[in-house]
Amino acid sequence: MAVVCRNLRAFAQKTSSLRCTPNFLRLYSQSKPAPPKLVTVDVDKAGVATVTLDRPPVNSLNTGLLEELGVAIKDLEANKTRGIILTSSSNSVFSAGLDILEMYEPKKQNLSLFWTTLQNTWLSLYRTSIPTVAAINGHAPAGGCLLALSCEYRVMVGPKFTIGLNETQLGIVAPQWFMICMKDAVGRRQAEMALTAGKMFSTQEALNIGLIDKMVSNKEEAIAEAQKFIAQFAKIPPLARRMTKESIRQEGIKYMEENAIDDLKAFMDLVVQPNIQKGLGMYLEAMKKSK
Ligand SMILES: CC/C=C\C/C=C\CCC/C=C/CC(=O)SCCNC(=O)CCNC(=O)[C@H](O)C(C)(C)COP(=O)(O)OP(=O)(O)OC[C@H]1O[C@@H](n2cnc3c(N)ncnc32)[C@H](O)[C@@H]1OP(=O)(O)O
Repeated sequence: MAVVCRNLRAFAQKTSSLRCTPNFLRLYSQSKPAPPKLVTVDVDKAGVATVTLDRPPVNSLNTGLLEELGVAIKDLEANKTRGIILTSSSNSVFSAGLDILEMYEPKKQNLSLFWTTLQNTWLSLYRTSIPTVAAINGHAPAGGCLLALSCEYRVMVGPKFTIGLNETQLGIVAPQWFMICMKDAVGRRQAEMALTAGKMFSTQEALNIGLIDKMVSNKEEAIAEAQKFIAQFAKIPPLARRMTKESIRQEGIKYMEENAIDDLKAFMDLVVQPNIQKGLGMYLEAMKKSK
C-alpha cells in the first residue's frame, strides 16, 4: 500500500489536480478488483467443509482452479477439518473435466505447469486423511469423473446427469491413474468395459455398477447424505482410519509417486502431436456449433 500511495502521490503531484486522499485510494483500488475465486470453502459448525468448484460455465479444470483446489485441501488438513464435501456452484455441471483450452495450442511451460498441478492436486485429494465425499450435482465427464472418483463416497443428483471416463470417445487414452481410480470404485471388469467404450453412465447406471454410492433428487439431499457419511467417522479412531485409507489406496499413491515424471513426459509428447491438436480444435468447434 505504501508503494501504491507513493506512486499515486507522485502522479498526483504531476497532475496537481489529484491528491492521495482516502477517497482517491478507494476509487483506485475499486478499479482493480481481485480476480474471482474459483474454489470456495465453507466450514460448518461440525467442522465439515463444503468445497465448491466455482468456475462458470462448466467448471472446466484449468491450472488456476486446480491450484486453488490443492491449496484448499492443504489448508483444510492443517485446520484438522472433519470432512470435505466436494461440489459445484452450477445447477447442471459438476465439472466438464480438463480445460481443453489448456491443451490446445499450448505454450510448453504452461502445459507442463497444468499437468503437474493436476497430478499434485489429484494426489492431495486422493490421499488426504480427511474423509471426502463428492456431492455430484451435475454432469461429470472425464476429469470431472476423476475428481469424484478420488473421493471416498459419491452421492449424485439424478436421474438426468451423466458421469464417466469418456476419453476413448475423444480418441485419447485415460492415464493409468485415472484407470486405477475407476478400478477402485467398480472393479477391474466393469472398469475395463467402461473405459474401453468411454461410456458415459446415467445416474441410475452409475448406481448399478457402483460408480456412485447413492442417487438423490437434489443438491440439498446430496449434501445431507454426504454429511451423514462423514459423521460416522466421529466414532472411528483417526489414526486407524488414516492408515487404512493410505494402505487401501496404495496402488494409486505409489503409481503417482513413482511415475509422475514419466506421466508428465508422456502427456507433453502426446498433446503436441499434430493429429491430437487437430482433434482438440475440432472438438472445441463442435462444442460451439452444438449450441
Ligand atoms: C482431450 C485431451 C487431449 C490430449 C491429451 C491426451 C491425453 C492425456 C489425457 C487427457 C485426459 C483428459 C481428460 C479430460 O478431462 S478431457 C475433457 C473432456 N471433457 C469433455 O469431453 C466434456 C465436454 N463438455 C461437455 O460435454 C458439456 O460442456 C457438458 C455436458 C459438460 C455441459 O454441457 P452444457 O450444454 O451445459 O455446456 P456447453 O454449451 O457444452 O459448454 C459451455 C461452454 O463451455 C465450454 N466447454 C465445455 N467443456 C469444456 C472443456 N472441457 N474445456 C474447455 N471448455 C469447455 C464449451 O465450449 C462452451 O464454450 P462457449 O461456446 O460458451 O465459448
